[in-house]
Amino acid sequence: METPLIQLDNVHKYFGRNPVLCGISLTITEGRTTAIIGKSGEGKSVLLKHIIGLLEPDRGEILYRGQPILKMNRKETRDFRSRMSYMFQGCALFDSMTVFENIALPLQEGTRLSTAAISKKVHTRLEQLDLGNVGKLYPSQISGGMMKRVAMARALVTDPELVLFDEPTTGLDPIRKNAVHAMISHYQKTLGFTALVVSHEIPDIFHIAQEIVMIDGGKVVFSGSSQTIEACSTPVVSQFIRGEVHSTFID
Ligand SMILES: Nc1ncnc2c1ncn2[C@@H]1O[C@H](COP(=O)(O)OP(=O)(O)OP(=O)(O)O)[C@@H](O)[C@H]1O
Repeated sequence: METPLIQLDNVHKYFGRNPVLCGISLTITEGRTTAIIGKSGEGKSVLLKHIIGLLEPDRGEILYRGQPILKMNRKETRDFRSRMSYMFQGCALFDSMTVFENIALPLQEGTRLSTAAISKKVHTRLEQLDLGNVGKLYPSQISGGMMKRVAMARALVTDPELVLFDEPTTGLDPIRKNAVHAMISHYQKTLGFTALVVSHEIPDIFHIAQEIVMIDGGKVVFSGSSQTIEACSTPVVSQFIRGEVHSTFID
């Protein structure tokens, strides 16, 4: 059965007089990969920040398993936050820490596990992500592709229920980009987490996400499967996914 993990219900957000989210309603289904697409500056990262709890809506609600997150008590909020993790655009690894220490950090900060238990979990993730022999190195000593894998290992080390990826392939060459997509798809299936990916990689992202949500003008203009978006005839959607430039720009 398809269970809604996260729901946004009529979410509005203004920055000063600038409306960014204008009544966003969407559902993130448990165990699936959902991609959020849309032009630059349309509010995709702002939307992620609402789910993480870094921003609060001016109007509307965000629900986790049917429960409004802003009405949770402190313990419920802590539990909810501990079930999710994120992989940021630039990896956000700490240069002064080794790969091992970077991956261990969420367990040291967010759990009461013993040093031995943390070490075991970190080693498991290092092996799973083919990073077995780089644990002692620093981020500056490894390649960009490896850094992405380290960021992924860190995002997955807490066994999260929901993983948010904000443009995980930015700045990667086509081979590394495919590798990161394959990695997300593989671990989403084998570890069973729910993935939410903000991406500009069209059409590649359609191959790993089962659900696509497109935002334009602060609203959801498409929500459906990756097969249906490619057949969508709504001009704003079809032009965007084909990268068509409006004739006034060509002139
Ligand atoms: N803290 C903030 N204060 C004021 N305005 C903000 C803030 N955060 C985001 N914005 C504005 O909200 C709009 C949406 O920004 P956001 O970063 O969500 O876009 P995006 O769709 O993720 O873009 P991109 O694809 O380029 O990453 C932009 O106009 C941005 O300037």
